[in-house]
Amino acid sequence: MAPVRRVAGRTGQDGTGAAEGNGPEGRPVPERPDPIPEGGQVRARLDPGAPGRQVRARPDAPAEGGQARKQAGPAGKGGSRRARQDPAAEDRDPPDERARRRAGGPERALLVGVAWERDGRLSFDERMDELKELARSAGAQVVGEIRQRRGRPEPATLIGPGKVAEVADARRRLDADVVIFDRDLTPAQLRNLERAIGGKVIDRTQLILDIFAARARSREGQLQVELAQLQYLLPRLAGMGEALSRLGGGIGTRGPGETRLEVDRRRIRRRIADLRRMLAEVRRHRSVQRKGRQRAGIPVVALVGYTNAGKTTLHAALVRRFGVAAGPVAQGRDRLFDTLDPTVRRVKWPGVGPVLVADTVGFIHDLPPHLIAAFRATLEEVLEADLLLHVVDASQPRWPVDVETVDAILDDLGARQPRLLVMNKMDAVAAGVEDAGAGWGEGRGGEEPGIAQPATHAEAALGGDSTADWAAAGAASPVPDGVVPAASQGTAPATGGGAARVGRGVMPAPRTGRAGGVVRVSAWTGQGLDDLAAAVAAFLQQGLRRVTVLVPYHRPDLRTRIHDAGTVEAEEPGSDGWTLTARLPEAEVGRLRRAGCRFEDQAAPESGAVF
Ligand SMILES: Nc1nc2c(ncn2[C@@H]2O[C@H](COP(=O)(O)OP(=O)(O)OP(=O)(O)O)[C@@H](O)[C@H]2O)c(=O)[nH]1
Ligand SMILES: [Mg+2]
Repeated sequence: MAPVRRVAGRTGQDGTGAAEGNGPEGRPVPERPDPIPEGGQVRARLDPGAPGRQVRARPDAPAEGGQARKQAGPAGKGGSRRARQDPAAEDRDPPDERARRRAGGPERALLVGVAWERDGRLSFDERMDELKELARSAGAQVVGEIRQRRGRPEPATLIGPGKVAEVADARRRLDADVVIFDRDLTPAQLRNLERAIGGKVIDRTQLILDIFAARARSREGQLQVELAQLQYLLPRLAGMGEALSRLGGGIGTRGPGETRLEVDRRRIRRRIADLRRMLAEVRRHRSVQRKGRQRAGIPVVALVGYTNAGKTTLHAALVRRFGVAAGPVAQGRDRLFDTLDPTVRRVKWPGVGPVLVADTVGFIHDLPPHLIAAFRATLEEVLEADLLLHVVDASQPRWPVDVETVDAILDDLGARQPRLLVMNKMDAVAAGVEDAGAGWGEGRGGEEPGIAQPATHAEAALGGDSTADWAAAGAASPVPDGVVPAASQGTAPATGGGAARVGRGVMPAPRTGRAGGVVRVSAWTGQGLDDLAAAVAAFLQQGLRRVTVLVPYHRPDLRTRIHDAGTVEAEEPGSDGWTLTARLPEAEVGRLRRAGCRFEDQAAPESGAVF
């Protein structure tokens, strides 16, 4: 068995247990508590006998559904409700924990990671780092971490019995409120572990559901999260036994001979059906909106990508630069799943005209299938876009794995559009990795996957001038500058020469090349945005008609309309009216013709330059 990292008695720099010294009462002293973006408790839990399973109450929910929801999902903001709702919890919890919870302090989380012999493409460190980020994003303070490498899972407890005892001991020593497992737990494992560890245990899916519940702002987002929570809960009801009694809803709710579990299941199924109906309504509404957009011929560009890649920051940068209407733009934040509800903004794209740019929810590896299913309505924005900008955090050495993860999810969703890979955060990419993405899609280069060396923010900071001229220093930069063209979808790109050399290692390229090209940008500094604009324009112009049209002087409205609907390349006043040369959506050309405009030298649609 591989060496196992010991849980130390003190919170280290990175927020995990890392050092020996305990505080005055034998409790660990955090040197630097993890920043808590929104203080609060990790709300997810499935043990119905214990508190904290309620999702945020919504006034519009029907009584029964509300009850099921309260029992079924993560709790609302702040954990004080927990103590109020379950007096038994007060007895179980040590006094200092209760005091902290009442004070609204962050929940203290102990992380448990398990690596199997044959595992996914992320390293153990990467998995655990991501779990730590998830916990932090849920508002918890990570106080320790325990790892185990095993050949296979222990059926009853996932980890071995000795390890369970170690976790139980660490939980007590570190005074952790919650133990978070990196793997999904079966209901039986959850129950056994809670019993053995003596405290709240949740798994990764619950943690992600919890973050989603906290972030959902729109009604649609809330419905989707609740649906995902109930779908997660339903198969876990069996085995929870009498503890679930509160789901039954009390006297008068049970049919003759019906067990409590059956009642619970029935209620949850009914609520799931209700939620599906409501979401179908949302979907219908969206599709009406979409049809309107399609009729108007406005192209849609959707930003997709791994969580925290910088989609929202790039969205804001694009809206700032090309936006037509003033208004608040969401800013990105350094936490996972910051964006839940999609945001669509209209911009005037140079060389194209009006374009709708959509910011979307981020993806993550091992994304719970329920979440994908529940978020289908939201993701339809993605599925119907004309072009996907696949944003990736190029400052992370593991970016190729993230690209593959996102590509696989998009494929599963049935997204068929061309994808332009946008290597973001190039300002934070260290010297020697400026060509990140240059060899993207060429097939695996290194013998060992994932050996690209870290190009961390710290390295970048130390690197001095390392990032200043990355755009200029980039590898093959055909037109437009900084865009690496690739072959058509589903094939390897045309750029030559093996895997990209990155830093001290070989940057492994993702398995397949599904991008329409690669652009390197920094959403922060704005570098590369012009290249991105040109690459997107080159693609979208393929759907535009280049026309020369005569607009009579007595129809200034049509002239304004051409300016609004497309890009005007030239305009000349003549004896009868204005002659405009413009690129316009096909639908707009038809409309103008019907309105009485005269067209000259109608060119065939142009083929794109870089795609
Ligand atoms: N150094 C650097 N940081 C960036 C850049 N773009 C975004 N970030 C930071 O990366 C973090 C995540 O940015 P977001 O825009 O919220 O990322 P996102 O992809 O929208 O994340 P989710 O909504 O959680 O999926 C924030 O702290 C940003 O400030 C960039 O170009 N350079
Ligand atoms: Mg975002």
